[in-house]
Amino acid sequence: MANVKCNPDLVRERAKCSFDVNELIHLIDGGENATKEKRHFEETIFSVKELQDAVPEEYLSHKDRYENAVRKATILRDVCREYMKKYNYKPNRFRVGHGVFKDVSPFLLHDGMFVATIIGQGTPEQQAEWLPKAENMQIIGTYAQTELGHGSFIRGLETRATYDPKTEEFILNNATLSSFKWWPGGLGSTVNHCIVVAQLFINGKSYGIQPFIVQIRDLNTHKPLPGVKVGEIGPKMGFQTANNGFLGFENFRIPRMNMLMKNAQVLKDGTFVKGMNEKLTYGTMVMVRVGIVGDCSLNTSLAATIAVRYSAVRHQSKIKAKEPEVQILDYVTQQHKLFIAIASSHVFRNVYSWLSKSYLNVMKDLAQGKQDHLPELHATACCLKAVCSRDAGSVVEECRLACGGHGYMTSSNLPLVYGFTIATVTYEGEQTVLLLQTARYLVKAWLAALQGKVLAPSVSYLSDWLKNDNVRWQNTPEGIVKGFQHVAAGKVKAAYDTIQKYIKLGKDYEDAWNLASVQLMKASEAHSRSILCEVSWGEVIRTSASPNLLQVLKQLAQLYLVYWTLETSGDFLVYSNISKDDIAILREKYEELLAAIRPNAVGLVDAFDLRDEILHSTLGSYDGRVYERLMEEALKSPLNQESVNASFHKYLKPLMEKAKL
Ligand SMILES: CCCCCCCC/C=C\CCCCCCCCCCCCCCCC(=O)SCCNC(=O)CCNC(=O)[C@H](O)C(C)(C)COP(=O)(O)OP(=O)(O)OC[C@H]1O[C@@H](n2cnc3c(N)ncnc32)[C@H](O)[C@@H]1OP(=O)(O)O
Ligand SMILES: Cc1cc2nc3c(=O)[nH]c(=O)nc-3n(C[C@H](O)[C@H](O)[C@H](O)COP(=O)(O)OP(=O)(O)OC[C@H]3O[C@@H](n4cnc5c(N)ncnc54)[C@H](O)[C@@H]3O)c2cc1C
Repeated sequence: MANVKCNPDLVRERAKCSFDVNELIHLIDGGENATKEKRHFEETIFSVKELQDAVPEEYLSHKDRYENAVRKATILRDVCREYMKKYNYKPNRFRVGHGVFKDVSPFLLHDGMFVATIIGQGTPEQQAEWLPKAENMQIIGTYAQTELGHGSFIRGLETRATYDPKTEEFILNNATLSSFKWWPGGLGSTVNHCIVVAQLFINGKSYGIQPFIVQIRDLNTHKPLPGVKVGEIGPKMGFQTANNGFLGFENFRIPRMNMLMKNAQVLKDGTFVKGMNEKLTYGTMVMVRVGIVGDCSLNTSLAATIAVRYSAVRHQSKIKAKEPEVQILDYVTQQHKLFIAIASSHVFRNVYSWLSKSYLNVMKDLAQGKQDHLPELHATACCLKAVCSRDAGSVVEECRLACGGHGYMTSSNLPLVYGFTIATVTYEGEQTVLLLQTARYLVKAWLAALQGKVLAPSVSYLSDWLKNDNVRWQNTPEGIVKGFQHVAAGKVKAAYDTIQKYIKLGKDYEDAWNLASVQLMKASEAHSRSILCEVSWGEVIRTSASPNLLQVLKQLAQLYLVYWTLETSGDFLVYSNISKDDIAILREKYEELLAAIRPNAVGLVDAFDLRDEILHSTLGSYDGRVYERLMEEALKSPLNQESVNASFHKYLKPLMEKAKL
């Protein structure tokens, strides 16, 4: 990238960077070698001509766009397969996926959930049967859980799997319209298999929801098998190429061994054997929620790179009347909009890495029959997924708005990035629903703290606060982290007290819960913010890096802490010992941090190391040729391929002529 002829503003910005951009790239990637491998892989992918679109996707019809995405998905799969064989390297397909598809792959659910569920929910025999086929793409699958009538409340799913001991088969049925599966990615026209989550019935008795692996299309003709009704759900706000679909069964039979039985089992005679914990059936969702936190980091870095580079190139208005128009990046309001995006991406990455470790530890424990840490993992993954996805959506939109009119252009790629980022707020557990799951855990933890019990590490601050809620405020990063914990503890206590108040007024627990649920949701958000702050600050101070880089990383981490303290200063005034003077000091600190980060802004986004092919943006490319690219892309419009469009003779001219009469 270094030899590209760049916009002079970007050249100047890069020259004033105070740290070594390569050092940060290596740190993010996990080492110099990892960067080399990543770059070699990406170079290979993006030099495949067939993966490059001649016509921008946006001009294609819905059908052509889908077919083009499938074409590219198959080529990408082949190239990756060869690459893995040749270099014995497992590449990150999600990152290049943004470059290849712009939007999302029709195989997203195959990779993200179908294969993962076979691993997480299948017995060793079932894995031996299905996994090699799924990994080689001999079969292509998705995860079909959500129905027209139910997405959040999965105990309410209506698809039935009734066991027939005579034939040792399950009979799948969707008797009502609301029971039809609705949303699964790839289901529309791509997959031939799916994991179907259905209510198990044996001898007329319900045994709750279980996962089944089901072939729905013929492997040769791709026609739906008899008894299967399947199709695509149509255009959406984003995710256009994900090929989301619907599915219903009518007396469709599958062998007994197609129920994934790592947890619960159905024996030949119809005996139901319970698993260690029925919630383990929800395991794939926990894994994906963890992954979404990582995805939020990537999505945020895409938007930040585009908006910061554009803001360095764009000049508009003046700060001083007699001086030239300034780079819009020099407006402190612009820095306020953009630097939190850079900081958030680092925070999400650090927290993802921490959460992944917890996830892997709990998986190891579960393999040995220990489930003590499962509730804590579930609660933590729920609230972090909810808050990170919401933050990422807001940050991406703020970056788009920060690019003014050009941010509204599809060619900026910001509308598309927003489309797939904001979807993470809803899928894999709607945000409020997940926050309330965490609130259940917090309320239990609060009760345990009141009883003097030892709490799990992520909530131990509740006991500390009970012992001493009067800690003096300190304007240091550690002091701020403590402050976030005080806010969270104060909100948990207030929500708990509100439930108790309603119970005393004669409400039953469930109604009292619903009445207090706004407070519960806010308590859960505050808990999440305290984890984001504590973990990210902890990770940064443990980072080993050169003094220059460390200084910049600390500035970003502090910016995140101070930004969110100021954003939620009302909560701090209510629940901590912060004073108005402390807030004034923090405001000053915030302005200092924006000024300190300003010279490094372009270097920081360069360090996300996102190739132009991944960014897909007229505004965000490495060379900063913004206006040239906007014009080049505009000229690709089919309307610019002819000097007069047929509609003139057909409609406009007759209209004008009629007006003359
Ligand atoms: C990732 C691993 C780390 C390793 C590192 C890997 C490296 C990866 C590299 C790069 C990653 C970068 C990016 C990756 C991005 C991943 C992308 C993957 C692509 C995915 C695309 C996805 C598209 C979308 C797919 C979908 O949307 S699928 C459908 C999702 N649906 C939902 O989420 C439904 C939400 N609803 C629910 O989960 C449940 O209904 C409910 C809300 C939890 C309620 O359930 P239920 O009614 O049964 O429970 P309650 O009666 O309310 O009781 C609750 C009690 O149960 C406990 N509980 C609930 N759930 C769980 C659980 N999952 N685990 C444990 N315990 C659970 C709860 O705590 C309650 O306990 P109690 O004691 O209080 O009673
Ligand atoms: C782009 C995209 C891709 C998807 N891909 C898949 C897929 O591949 N496979 C799959 O199975 N599903 C998929 N889904 C479905 C997704 O998982 C669900 O849409 C999601 O879980 C939310 O459920 P819902 O649609 O039923 O929302 P609802 O639950 O109907 O939410 C509507 C409102 O009700 C509120 N609400 C609901 N329950 C409660 C409660 N208990 N307390 C308080 N408020 C509540 C919510 O907060 C929300 O405000 C996808 C969805 C999207 C958008």
